[in-house]
Amino acid sequence: MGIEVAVEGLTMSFGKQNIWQDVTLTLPAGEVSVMLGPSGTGKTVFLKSLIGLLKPQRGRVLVAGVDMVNSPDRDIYEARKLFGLMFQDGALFGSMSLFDNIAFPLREHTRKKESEIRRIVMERIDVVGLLGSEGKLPGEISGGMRKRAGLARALVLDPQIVLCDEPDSGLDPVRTANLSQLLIDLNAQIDATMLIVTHNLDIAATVPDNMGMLFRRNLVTFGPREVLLTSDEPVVAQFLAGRREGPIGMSEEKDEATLAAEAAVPASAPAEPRVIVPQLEPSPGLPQRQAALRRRERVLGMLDTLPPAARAAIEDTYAHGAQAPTLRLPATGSGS
Ligand SMILES: Nc1ncnc2c1ncn2[C@@H]1O[C@H](COP(=O)(O)OP(=O)(O)OP(=O)(O)O)[C@@H](O)[C@H]1O
Repeated sequence: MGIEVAVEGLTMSFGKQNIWQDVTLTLPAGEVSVMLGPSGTGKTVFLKSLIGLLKPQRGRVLVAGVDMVNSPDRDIYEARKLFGLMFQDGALFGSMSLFDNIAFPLREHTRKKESEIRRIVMERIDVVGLLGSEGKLPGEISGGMRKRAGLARALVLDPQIVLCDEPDSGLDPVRTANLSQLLIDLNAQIDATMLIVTHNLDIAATVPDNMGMLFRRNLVTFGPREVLLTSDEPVVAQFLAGRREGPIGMSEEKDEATLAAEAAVPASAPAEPRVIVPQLEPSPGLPQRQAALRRRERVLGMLDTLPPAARAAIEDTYAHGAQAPTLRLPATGSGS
C-alpha cells in the first residue's frame, strides 16, 4: 500500500518572490489526489518540494518518518526512492530506445541482473500498453505514447508515491481519456499514493479521490473531491467553468480595477449549472481499488466537518455506489 505524505506549513520563495505560503495538507495513503491551479501558481515547485529537490524556507514534508525539507541529505536521498516521477514532457533520453529509457532507473539505482531488469521493464511496458514498441526511439512514437513510457519509467522502482506533472499536456481529448483510465487502473494494481498536477478538467472531474487548488500564493482548498467540485469560491467556480470572468486573469491575478469593472457588467453568458460526474472505476478484470474502500470509510467519518453541498454530494455518491447518477448543482458564481 502507498504511504501518506503529510505537508505542514510549507512556505516557498525564490529570493523576494513568494510562491506559496503555509501550505498544509495530507495525501492519504494509496489515494489519488489532483492539484489544480492557474499557470505559474507553483504546482511544479510544490511537486519538487515534496521530493526534496527544492528547499522551502519553512515547514515540513513527512514521508515514512523522513522530513523531505529538513532531514540530512542522505535520508532524503533514500526516501526519494519511494517516489516515482512522471515529468511534463516525459523527459526521455532521445537516443535511447523505450526499453533502455524505462530500464534506466533500475540500472542506475539497483544491482539487479539484466534478466531481472528485462522482466520488470516488460511488465511495466505491458501495464501502460506499449508492448511491441519497446525497441523504438522516443522520436518515433506519438506524444501520448511518450507520456505512457514516462509513466512506465516512473513505475520501475515500485514506487509507493507517484507524482505526475501535467500528464495530459499536449494530448488530444481521446488520449487524455485513455490516460485518465490508465491512472485509475494503475492505482487499482499498485495501490500507490498518487498526486497529479493538471489543468485538465476532465482528469480533475473523473480521476481523483481528493482535490486541491493553489491560487494567489495560498492553498485555496484541499480535501475530498466533492468539496472542491461543489465549492462556490469564485476562483474555483471560474476555473471549473473555464470562464474568462473571475479572479483569474492572463497574468494569473487580475488587479482590483479590472475585477471591479467586470463586476459592473453582466457576465458574457450565464453560468452553466455545474455537474459532478462519477469517478472512474478500474477497467473490467482489474481488482477493485483498495484506496476507494479506505476512502469511503475516511470520508464518511469526516462528513460532519464538510460544507453541506459537499456532504450531500458524498452521501449521494455512496448511496448509489458506482452507478451514482450525474449530480447537478445550482450554478455558482455569476462571473462577477
Ligand atoms: N528554480 C527556480 N528559481 C526561481 N524561480 C523559479 C524556479 N522554479 C520555478 N520558479 C518560479 O516559480 C513560479 C511557479 O512556477 P511553477 O512552474 O511551479 O508553476 P506551475 O503552477 O507549475 O505553472 P504551469 O501550470 O504553467 O506549469 C514561476 O514564477 C517560476 O518562474
